[in-house]
Amino acid sequence: MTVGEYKPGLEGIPAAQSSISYVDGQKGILEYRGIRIEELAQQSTFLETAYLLIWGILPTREELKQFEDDIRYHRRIKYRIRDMMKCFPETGHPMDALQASAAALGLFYSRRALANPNYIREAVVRLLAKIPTMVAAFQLMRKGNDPVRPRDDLDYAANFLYMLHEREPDPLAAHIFDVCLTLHAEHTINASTFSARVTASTLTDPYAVVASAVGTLAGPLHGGANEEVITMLEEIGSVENVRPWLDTSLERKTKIMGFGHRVYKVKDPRATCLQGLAEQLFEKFGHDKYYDIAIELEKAVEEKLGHKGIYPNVDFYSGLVYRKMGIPEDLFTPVFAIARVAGWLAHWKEQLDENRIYRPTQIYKGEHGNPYIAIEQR
Ligand SMILES: CC(=O)SCCNC(=O)CCNC(=O)[C@H](O)C(C)(C)COP(=O)(O)OP(=O)(O)OC[C@H]1O[C@@H](n2cnc3c(N)ncnc32)[C@H](O)[C@@H]1OP(=O)(O)O
Ligand SMILES: O=C([O-])CC(=O)C(=O)O
Repeated sequence: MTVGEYKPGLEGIPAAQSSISYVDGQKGILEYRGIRIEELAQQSTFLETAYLLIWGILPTREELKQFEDDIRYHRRIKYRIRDMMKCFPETGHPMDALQASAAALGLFYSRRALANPNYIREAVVRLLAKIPTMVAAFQLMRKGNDPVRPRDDLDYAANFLYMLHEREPDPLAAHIFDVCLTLHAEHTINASTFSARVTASTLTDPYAVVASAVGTLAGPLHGGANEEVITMLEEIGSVENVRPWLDTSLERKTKIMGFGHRVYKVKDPRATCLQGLAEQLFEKFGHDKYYDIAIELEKAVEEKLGHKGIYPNVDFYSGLVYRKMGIPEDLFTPVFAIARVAGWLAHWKEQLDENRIYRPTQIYKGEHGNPYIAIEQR
């Protein structure tokens, strides 16, 4: 076997063949199953988009209704999962709580039925249904409250906001939240999706697949950046401080959170959509001074780093949207995960369709033939 050239971060190395989504990083184009993201954001819903991603076609009215009904039916979590989550430290990060809870679902469902199409459908429905309930339940339990039961009369997005805030959400906020989920649902072979595919390739269960992907999404270079962006805007503090702050950060070679992307060399199309959604929310619910700082930062980063292709990514404006909806900062990444479960499951299914275990090679840089030194001689 010949060993190819080593590329740190596997840059430019194809790691899968996929028909789920497509990115043109020079033109700023993102498509799910060939449909532009802007069109889906305007015309679809998150669950319809999830169906499209996972099964590869837009559902008929009846198929969509059945899918939505099945998910509504499975929203509740088992009391044993809830009790397990109650034991998590309230100071723990909600992404860690989500990773542990997603993995725990695997304790309850058989992992030996991958060849059965019903098993796949049931796992898809269960994960899409239960992940939001688990995120909301942890949020309430860490405040010392009991989780609220999902409400069958509310749709997917509205029900999540209801479970989180214990009150029915404003219809505009619920609609915008649903659009955010669509925008975050899938993005080719990013780090967490790669992680999902590697895990899937061992033929383990889908709960383990989602748990590994959640763990990967959590890092600040990936989904975790959306939380870091708000911390950064708070640290900058004022529009006047943007340029001095940026100069200092660049001198220190600190990465500016919410900027830069392995694939996009222009502004991420999702960032443009999210910025528009933030403006709609500000119009109805009042302005956020951090938005002015964000706008100024985008301008300043473009001036300094635009030549390197560093522009806002999906994580830059999403936090401002979620903040306006009253979502706590450390839930921004779990909310990203709620959406991305759709993409992970689409890749899980695609991986199973033509599976070969992931097992790349390495270039060994260590020594050979070393003697073992007895402990008393070291
Ligand atoms: C959902 C998502 O995962 S979107 C990404 C979320 N992550 C972030 O927002 C964190 C900040 N961004 C980054 O760290 C990076 O841009 C990543 C991780 C997204 C992409 O990383 P890579 O493709 O490996 O790019 P890499 O880190 O090699 O950067 C290439 C060049 O751009 C610079 N650069 C990249 N991103 C940034 C940034 N955010 N701020 C300042 N400089 C940056 C690097 O310093 C490097 O410069 P150099 O060539 O002069 O050394
Ligand atoms: O594609 C990537 O590397 C990261 C990203 O934007 C995403 O996962 O949405």
